[in-house]
Amino acid sequence: MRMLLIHSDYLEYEVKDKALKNPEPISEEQKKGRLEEVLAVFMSVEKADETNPDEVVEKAVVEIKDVASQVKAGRIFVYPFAHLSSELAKPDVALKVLQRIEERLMEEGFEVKRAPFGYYKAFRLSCKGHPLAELSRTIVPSGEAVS
Ligand SMILES: NCC(=O)N[C@H]1[C@@H](O)[C@H](n2cnc3c(N)ncnc32)O[C@@H]1CO
Repeated sequence: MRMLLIHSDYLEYEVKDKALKNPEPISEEQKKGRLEEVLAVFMSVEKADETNPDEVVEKAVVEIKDVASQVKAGRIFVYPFAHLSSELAKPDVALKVLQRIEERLMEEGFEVKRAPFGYYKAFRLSCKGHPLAELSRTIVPSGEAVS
């Protein structure tokens, strides 16, 4: 899994069109979303993650918690983003991984939003620009090499 973490004044999105034949079903309310004072986490779930999705979820939560505590962010925006890797996991696995990360972050006490999966979306982001405001992390299941 590849993650791009951006500490932001706000992140807002608006669903534009389907990017998959069967995108995640969403309500009218989920077609737009916004959070202020948020750690935005753009995530590409990768093929290698399919060998142990549960482990990748836990490792991602550890990394996100670590960055959130460093930048003192209490809100997380989980954002599916298929542009950080050329070896993507198949959509059904990727969606489950992202849904589980959302659940686990809520269990850890964060306020969490997750952008809809399988859509083209317009988004606006205001990066805070401090030294820890732009970070990336790569997570692989044990026994997999980082490519
Ligand atoms: N920016 C717009 C967009 O990325 N849209 C992506 C994601 O929402 C989602 N998606 C599909 N596969 C994956 C994956 N392996 N990891 C993350 N998201 C995925 O499906 C869309 C088309 O690839």
